[in-house]
Amino acid sequence: MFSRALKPVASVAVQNGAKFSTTSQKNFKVVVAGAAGGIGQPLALLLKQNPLVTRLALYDIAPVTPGVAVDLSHMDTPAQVTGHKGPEELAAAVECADLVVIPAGVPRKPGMTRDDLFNTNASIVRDIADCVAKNAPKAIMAIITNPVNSMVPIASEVLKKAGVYDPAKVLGVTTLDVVRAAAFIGEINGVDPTTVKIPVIGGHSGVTIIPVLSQSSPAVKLSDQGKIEALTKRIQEAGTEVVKAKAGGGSATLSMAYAGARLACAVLRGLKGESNVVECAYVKSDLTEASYFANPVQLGRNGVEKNLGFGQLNAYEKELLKAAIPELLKNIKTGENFVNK
Ligand SMILES: NC(=O)c1ccc[n+]([C@@H]2O[C@H](COP(=O)([O-])OP(=O)(O)OC[C@H]3O[C@@H](n4cnc5c(N)ncnc54)[C@H](O)[C@@H]3O)[C@@H](O)[C@H]2O)c1
Ligand SMILES: O=C(O)C[C@H](O)C(=O)O
Repeated sequence: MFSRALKPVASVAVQNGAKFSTTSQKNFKVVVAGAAGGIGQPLALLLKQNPLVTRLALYDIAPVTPGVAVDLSHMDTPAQVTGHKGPEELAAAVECADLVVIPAGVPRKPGMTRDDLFNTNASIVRDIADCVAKNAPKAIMAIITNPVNSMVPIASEVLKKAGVYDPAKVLGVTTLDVVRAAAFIGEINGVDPTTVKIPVIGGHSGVTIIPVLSQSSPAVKLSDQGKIEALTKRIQEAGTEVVKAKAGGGSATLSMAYAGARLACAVLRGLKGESNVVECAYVKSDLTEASYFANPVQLGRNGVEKNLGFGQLNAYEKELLKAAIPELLKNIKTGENFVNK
């Protein structure tokens, strides 16, 4: 995945006193907030291997955080790793950041919805966003913490209050829905899933997850509408499938780290000036009644450069969209009210 980002332009990074040649055109600082967790640790591991990342700041409230940083710093890749534990070290972690990826917060247990996480996670995301607003107002924020549909409005309202809001720079991470859809279609079609292109639009919970199967390339090899609907349901409920399988041990972490690293890499490739970098993300939007909506966006030097919309939907997908909008409106309002009331 990262090899596509390689450009033979040398720069130099220093780690533990040693000089390393890197192949990236620009040096980027990436912060993982929630770096000691189930997603945070493997995400940091993947980011440490990305040649576009020259500084990797790991922030968490967990005591193990500095140790995770020391552990990763022994990898022979150029990124300099720093560990930051507790709120008093958050400002130093985010200072000069280009990208802050946020998986901080609690995950689901069986029987819970993502909305059940709101009460705990809302203040975590608010406080991190507030610190980013004050210490790295130009950084892009990629929010993994659930419920994503409400967390992106929370971060956006915090940035607005601080007078530094740029809608191009706040993304909800829905990449895992795309990754799952491609994995399942690859299995059905008997093809390499990395060759499957499939937009997943709407948001990131239950009915708001809308896989646009009619736009899959290659076309999904399912002729029967019942099977299309079953596949749609499986993609919508894939997070719950993992939560049930982990039986109280949390939700998706490894596949999420993979998906988060893919999104982070796309953001950095955009910042670097690469053209035609496209991923789905949950962003400020005027495509529907919902003021935030996920669909393919083009990433560039300033974050979201262009919203690519979601093209033609078939009759079934239009029904899915109709069902998603009231839920999205409710989730967005909950997030906005949390900051403003
Ligand atoms: N967007 C997605 O597709 C997606 C996929 C999977 C999980 N998630 C969400 O990601 C979040 C994290 O999941 P996980 O499995 O990594 O959970 P986890 O409990 O394993 O890790 C969460 C980490 O956040 C840290 N944390 C808690 N409060 C913090 C704070 N105030 N500041 C900084 N760090 C703090 C914890 O110490 C912990 O290390 C959950 O909300 C989960 O629902 C989203
Ligand atoms: O399902 C969850 O709670 C975690 C995440 O949103 C997922 O889709 O795996």
